[in-house]
Amino acid sequence: MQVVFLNQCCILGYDRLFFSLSLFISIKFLQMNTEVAPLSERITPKEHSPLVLKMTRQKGQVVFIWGESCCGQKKDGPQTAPQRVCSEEFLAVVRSLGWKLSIARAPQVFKPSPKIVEKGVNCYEPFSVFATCENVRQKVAAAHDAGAFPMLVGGDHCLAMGSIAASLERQPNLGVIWFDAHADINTPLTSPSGNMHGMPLAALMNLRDIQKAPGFEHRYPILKPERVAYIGLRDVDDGEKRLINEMGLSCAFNMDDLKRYGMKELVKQVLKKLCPTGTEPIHLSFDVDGMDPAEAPSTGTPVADGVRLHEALEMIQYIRATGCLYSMDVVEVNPSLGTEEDAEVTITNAQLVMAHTLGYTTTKAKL
Ligand SMILES: NC(=[NH2+])NCCC[C@H](N)C(=O)O
Repeated sequence: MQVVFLNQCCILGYDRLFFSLSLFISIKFLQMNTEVAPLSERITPKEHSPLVLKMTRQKGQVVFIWGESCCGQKKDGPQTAPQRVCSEEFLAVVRSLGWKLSIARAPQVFKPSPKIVEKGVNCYEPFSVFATCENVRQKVAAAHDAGAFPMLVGGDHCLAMGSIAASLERQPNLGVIWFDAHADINTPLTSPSGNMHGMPLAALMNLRDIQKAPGFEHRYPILKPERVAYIGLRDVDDGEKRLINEMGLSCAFNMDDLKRYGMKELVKQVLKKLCPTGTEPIHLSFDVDGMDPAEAPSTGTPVADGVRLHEALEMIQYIRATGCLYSMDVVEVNPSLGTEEDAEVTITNAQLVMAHTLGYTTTKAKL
């Protein structure tokens, strides 16, 4: 099977790149109160490390899969995010980085779910979630089949079931980096909310109790616990803590770890675990609530004291530099929450994360 990794090599006219990026930066980025390098240092020459070149394919195609869903939780709004995140201005930046791009819409499917009568089973809209994730799975699969890099733009985090399932079907050894304030490994028996955006890892690992969710009898290829790493955790439910221990999810870094060791060391540990030979494919599931609410205020379940934007971008650069990124999600932007300014900040930062993944660099990141 052909393996297509995220292309690292940007062969571009730097004048053009500089122009459009500095436009983008000056309009959007500089409005924000974040630690970014001065303009003159933002655009660095492309990296020529042997590792990067080894993994490099032809300059590629990226497909933005619009996961227009909100059914994984109960707040209206995340379904409107893809269109705002993939603004014309943002798409122009992506093109200027040398990518060919296309958009594949994966609209939410509403499917009435059976009433759950079993005591202790808490699960909201499972039929809609499954059908919507199936839509996403097909779109991500089509992007892989076309040799493109699939970037899912959510929508809520339940959609990762679809995107990761599609990547796992092609790469059974896929490693998943779960960047999130939450562990998202609840089952209908442990979930405090019943929201399935808190359950995607349980579904992907096919934990026994996930089958209490109607429609979730095992359907996905299985993600092995040792192929998962967390970064950013700080709001983990008791049932999830138990599951993390039982499943032996040892690569789980919380905010204390980040403060103690720094992002560089955390990513080093994560890559040592998931990508030990420098060739294993990686999926990055980026929930904007992994970032601090100051950086991503418009999100459904914000948690204080999170990862700062510059740390998140540092993480992205290290992951990108492996040349092993195979697919990605950017989820949980909800433009309907907070003020319009909150929505703008959240959208801009999601765009920054995506632009960095696609080769835009602000710093020199070397592990
Ligand atoms: N992807 C997310 N934002 N997840 C939030 C989950 C919150 C909580 N642990 C729950 O299961 O309800």
